[in-house]
Amino acid sequence: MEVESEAHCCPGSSSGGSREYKVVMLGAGGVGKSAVTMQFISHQFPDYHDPTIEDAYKTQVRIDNEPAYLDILDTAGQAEFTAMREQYMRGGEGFIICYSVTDRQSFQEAAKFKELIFQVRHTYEIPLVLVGNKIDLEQFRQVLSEKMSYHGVSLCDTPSELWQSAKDG
Ligand SMILES: Nc1nc2c(ncn2[C@@H]2O[C@H](COP(=O)(O)OP(=O)(O)OP(=O)(O)O)[C@@H](O)[C@H]2O)c(=O)[nH]1
Repeated sequence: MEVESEAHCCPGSSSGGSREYKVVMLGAGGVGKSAVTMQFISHQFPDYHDPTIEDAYKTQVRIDNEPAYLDILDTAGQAEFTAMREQYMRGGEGFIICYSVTDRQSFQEAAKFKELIFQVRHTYEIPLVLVGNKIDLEQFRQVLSEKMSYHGVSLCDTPSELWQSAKDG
C-alpha cells in the first residue's frame, strides 16, 4: 500500500470525554477500501470481493497521547451508489481515498474524489490521505509511484503507517 497524506487534522466531536473523529473511506469499486479498513480494525484481510453499500466501524485509538475514537465509514465504490457521496463528504472530518496501483482509472477517480471533497467543503484544509493499494500485484502495476509526486507529500507503504499517518494528520 502506498500512502500520501495532505492537509492537517482538525478537532473532532467528543464521545464520553474522548475525541471522536469521523473518517470516510472513498475510492472506486474494488480497489480495496474494505480490505484496508478490515486490516486496521481486525488485522484480517478479506480475500473476497463483497461490494460495500455502507459499513461503519468504531475503534479506540490514541491520538497525540490522548484516547480517541475513529468512526470509519467504508463507502460504496460501485457507480450505482454514488448518490450518497456528497453527503459523506459533508460529514467527514478526514478522508482516505483509495485507488489500486493496478488500475489507472481508479487513480484518476481518486483525483476526482479529492477535487469533489474540496468543492463540497469549500476549502483545501481537509485532512486527506491518498492510498495506492494492491502493491503486491507489482506485475500488473499501471500507476507508477512517481505519478503521485504532484501532491508533494510523504509516502508510506504499510497499513500501520497509513493509520499512523491518518492519526498524525
Ligand atoms: N492482491 C491484493 N488484493 C487486494 C488488496 N486489497 C484488496 N484486494 C482484493 O480486491 C478485492 C476487492 O477488495 P474490497 O476491499 O472488497 O474492495 P472495495 O474497494 O471495498 O470494493 P467496493 O465495496 O465494491 O467499492 C477483494 O477480492 C480483495 O481481496 C491488496 O492489497 N492486494
